[in-house]
Amino acid sequence: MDVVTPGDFGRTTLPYCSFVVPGESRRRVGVGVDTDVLDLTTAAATVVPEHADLFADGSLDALLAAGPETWHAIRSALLAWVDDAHTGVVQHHVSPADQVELVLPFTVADYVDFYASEQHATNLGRMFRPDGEALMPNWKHLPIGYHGRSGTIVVSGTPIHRPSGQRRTGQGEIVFGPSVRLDIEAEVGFVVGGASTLGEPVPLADAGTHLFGICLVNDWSARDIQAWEYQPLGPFLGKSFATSVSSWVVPMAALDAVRTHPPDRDVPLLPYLDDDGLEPWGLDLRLEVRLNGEVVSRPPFAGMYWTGAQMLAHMTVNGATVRPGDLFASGTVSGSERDERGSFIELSWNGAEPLTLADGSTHSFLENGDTVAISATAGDLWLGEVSGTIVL
Ligand SMILES: O=C(O)/C=C/C(=O)CC(=O)CC(=O)O
Ligand SMILES: [Ca+2]
Ligand SMILES: [Mg+2]
Repeated sequence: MDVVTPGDFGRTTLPYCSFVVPGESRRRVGVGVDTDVLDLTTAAATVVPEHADLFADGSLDALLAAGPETWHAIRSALLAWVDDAHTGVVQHHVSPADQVELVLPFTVADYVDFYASEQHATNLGRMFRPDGEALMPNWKHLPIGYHGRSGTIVVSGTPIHRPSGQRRTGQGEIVFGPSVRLDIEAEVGFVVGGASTLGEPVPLADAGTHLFGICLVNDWSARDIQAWEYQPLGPFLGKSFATSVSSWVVPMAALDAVRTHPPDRDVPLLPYLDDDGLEPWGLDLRLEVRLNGEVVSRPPFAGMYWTGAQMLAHMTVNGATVRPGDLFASGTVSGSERDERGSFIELSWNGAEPLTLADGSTHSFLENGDTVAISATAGDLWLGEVSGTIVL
């Protein structure tokens, strides 16, 4: 088992963030180096002078728009700088990451959430639709998704207000009030860069020109609101109240060593989704879910049935565009073991089998004051964390 120090990115991952120095209002683009952050908004004139303007506004927006050649040029320059750093002239642009305020790193354009874990889809199908087949007949033919609400995506650390809404009680009464079945969904988000052209699908083979990087996502879900409202159009107010993302975006290029083949597909795929023989887009990542500091689950990402490249190909196959800042999430990551499930509705089996923590307390859905943190590692790489605390 690899030993990873939380918060330590090492020197080759080079994730991006946006941050504010305490007492200032100006945003800056940061790069994570070990446990430090390099202020790229000021250091770019020295490290990547020909691209310095991309970091002027303190967000990743211009970088995302710039496209893959620029991403690679900047990453190469950063890797070279890190190699002979700590004596260099940019050393005074580095500060400990825990001494700055991390803010939402890019302007989220469109937000889509998929449903790519077979274990999660099977578990949810059993609980939401006990009288039918667990997996819908379309599930293995296309990556199922829904359009979410980009305006309520919040950065890690933002308090999460318990949503109110309609729900149907066990007695069949329709009532209104704060959700009593508030849950998480541990997911990986794909951050899109570069624009595609209206009417031109992005084929699987071109995924690398648009997949800039990944972040971690918690798709907070009010299961009681969701269960009552979702048929026939899908998730709506039960999920739109807030979605948390990690402060750091890990470039795809940092994950080359953990690219892996997705599981064998049980049914033949249409050509636009058939990735047989193409470079693999599965990612061997391990998520970790902590409730109030205690690990409750370690969902494995490598087992996801659909890859980010397939989600992108599917999202654009009708000619719809993607644009810089689009975010699409994998869907809840769940493995086959109980302690690999990525939501509390699964971990507690709809409340029937509450979790017992080390202090003897039992938990099914979230209480006010609960803090959930989802982190991820890839081998010996730390990939960041997304956390949030429930408030009334
Ligand atoms: O099966 C359903 O009706 C609903 C499932 C979800 O809530 C899951 C969802 O948001 C997609 C995912 O995260 O996998
Ligand atoms: Ca979700
Ligand atoms: Mg959400």
